[in-house]
Amino acid sequence: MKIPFTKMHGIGNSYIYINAITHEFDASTFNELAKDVSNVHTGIGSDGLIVIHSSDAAEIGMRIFNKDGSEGQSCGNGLRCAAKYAYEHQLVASSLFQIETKAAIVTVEVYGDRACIDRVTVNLGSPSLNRSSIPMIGPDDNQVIAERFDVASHALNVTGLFLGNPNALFFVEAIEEAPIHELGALITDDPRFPDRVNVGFIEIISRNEMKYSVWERGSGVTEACGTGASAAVVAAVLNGFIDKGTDVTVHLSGGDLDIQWADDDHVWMTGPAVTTIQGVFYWKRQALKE
Ligand SMILES: N[C@@H](CCC[C@H](N)C(=O)O)C(=O)O
Repeated sequence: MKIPFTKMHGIGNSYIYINAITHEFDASTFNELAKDVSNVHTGIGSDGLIVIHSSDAAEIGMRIFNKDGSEGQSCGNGLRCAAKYAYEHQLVASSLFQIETKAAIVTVEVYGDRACIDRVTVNLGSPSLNRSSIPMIGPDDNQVIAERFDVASHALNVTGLFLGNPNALFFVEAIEEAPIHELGALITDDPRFPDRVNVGFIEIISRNEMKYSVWERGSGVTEACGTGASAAVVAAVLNGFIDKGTDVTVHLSGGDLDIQWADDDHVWMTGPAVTTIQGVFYWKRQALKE
């Protein structure tokens, strides 16, 4: 079966995008398709699969599947790329429009002319801060801010929150020393997080600049995670390192994002969106309905 695809990335966080508006897909194949396209040896190579689909609630909808086939609720870097794709392919009329995700309906704005969008802003909405909304198991339903978190032989402090996806955030002195490879897989699958969790490490540089590294739920280490970086800014405010309403530059392995947790409680993220490949994936299974 030949599946038309576009490969795009937001600061190195790459996904294979398929258009379920112009093609009718069998949705039961998406988990397996995500694993197969992501494989760098036998597929295309990516952090997962993003399906752009029609929506009754917004101009378009988007679903995100990780490298291991699991489905996430949102994707910050993917939203910027889906917005670019939708505008350039004339799936939407205006440069300001809404995208439905499993987590929320978010507003996006693309910048540039229709042939070449290079930057996109996403309003991710308000973070959910109570323990049950992460979700995380624990003694109460309070906010989880710098709470003692023992894992392996490490005594860490975790700040937890939901912003499009569940996030567990840890502050470190130097990002190069973050125990991401040692602890990423352990924390993402820790039973205290019943839906699993994205694991982020943050180094504060100043009151408007930070570094952030991530172990993504379902994909492992990636170059960047847009919802995770946005959650990291919220965590930095909750811990008193940054003031709410400040424009923050977040440095990730793949590049920079501009993020603000605004006074109206919405989190705004701006960054690039890039198309790298368009092609046809030859898949062993039937995915398109004929
Ligand atoms: N890379 C994404 C997040 C993708 C989903 C995540 N791994 C999850 O399952 O929660 C981003 O840019 O936000």
